Amino acid sequence: MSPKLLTDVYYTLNDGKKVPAFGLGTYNEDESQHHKITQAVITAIEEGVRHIDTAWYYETEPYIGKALKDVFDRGIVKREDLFITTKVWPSMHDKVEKSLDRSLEQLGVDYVDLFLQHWPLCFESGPDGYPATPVDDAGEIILAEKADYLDTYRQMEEIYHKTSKIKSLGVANFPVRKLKQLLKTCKVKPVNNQIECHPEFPQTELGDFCAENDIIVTAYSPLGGGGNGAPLIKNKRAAALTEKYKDYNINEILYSYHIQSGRIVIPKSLNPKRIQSVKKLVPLTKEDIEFLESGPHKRYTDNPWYGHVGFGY
Ligand SMILES: NC(=O)C1=CN([C@@H]2O[C@H](COP(=O)(O)OP(=O)(O)OC[C@H]3O[C@@H](n4cnc5c(N)ncnc54)[C@H](O)[C@@H]3O)[C@@H](O)[C@H]2O)C=CC1
Ligand SMILES: O=C1O[C@H](CO)[C@@H](O)[C@@H]1O
Repeated sequence: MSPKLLTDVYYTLNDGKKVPAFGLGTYNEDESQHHKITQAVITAIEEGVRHIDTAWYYETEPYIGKALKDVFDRGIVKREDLFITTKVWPSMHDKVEKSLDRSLEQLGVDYVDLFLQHWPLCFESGPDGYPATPVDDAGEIILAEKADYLDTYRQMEEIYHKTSKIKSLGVANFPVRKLKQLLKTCKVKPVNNQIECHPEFPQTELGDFCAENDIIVTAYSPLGGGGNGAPLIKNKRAAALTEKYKDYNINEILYSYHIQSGRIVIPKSLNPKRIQSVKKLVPLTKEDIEFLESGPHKRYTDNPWYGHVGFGY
């Protein structure tokens, strides 16, 4: 019997829509590499990946749009076969539809499957949302002091109700306290919270809160982040499991860890050979998952606005 694939697994969101558990991330801080995203997305879709994660902030949407045009023109997939996520950045907190419209235009699609509020924050910025990360002379992020992050979600709800541009709504980087505030005020419950998550930062408390509220977690930076040198690739426990599961590679172990725990996972790769080599869902046991999580825990990602998020609540 052939092994189950990472791309075989789908979940049902709290609004009844289906989401593929395995997606391709497309954030790359090195702009000179952005052109490689087109081939990465084409290869991923040819290999069966049906979920693509992007954001207004990433500036990668035009390259994804080129890939989508290619796979649609060649009849590899239809729009409805794909699950496309994009996000609204805090510098666009008061221009949500403008943000979404740019994403749709650059992606070359009429709707996104999932629209996320990227952070529970609002940045003070110019009319087009630039600078995207406004900082003062001391390097401190400039917040839009009078703005309320809950208003961003309200605008998302309005677009969701009045147009056909969004299938599902969600958030990213929301700690428990911010989620509780949102759940008190929202009319459309978020289906998803996208957060840093991997065996060295399992975020169990936040994950449990999301599960209690029927919000699926998406694990971002599942290798600890490309900009950080993908530290999870050197994780000793994951390496030990490649000895136990000899037919599987370490990427498959680290991505299956999420899918076997009920999370979506969206690793990034620009390397077509690697995309082709990461296929199989590892039949990890509960004990394997506990073993993976048993080491010291730390958050790998960092940004100038992290002090304002309220992580830890
Ligand atoms: N909502 C949010 O705030 C955030 C969302 N994301 C999303 O999550 C996606 C994935 O996270 P990332 O931070 O991009 O990184 P990641 O943790 O997926 O690591 C990707 C990097 O790992 C390297 N890699 C993969 N396999 C390797 C191997 N076997 N040996 C050595 N290196 C290997 C690749 O070169 C790549 O640059 C992003 O692209 C983005 O779509 C990421 C960060 C924040
Ligand atoms: O999605 C995102 O990616 C970058 C890098 O981690 C981060 O700033 C943003 O939330």
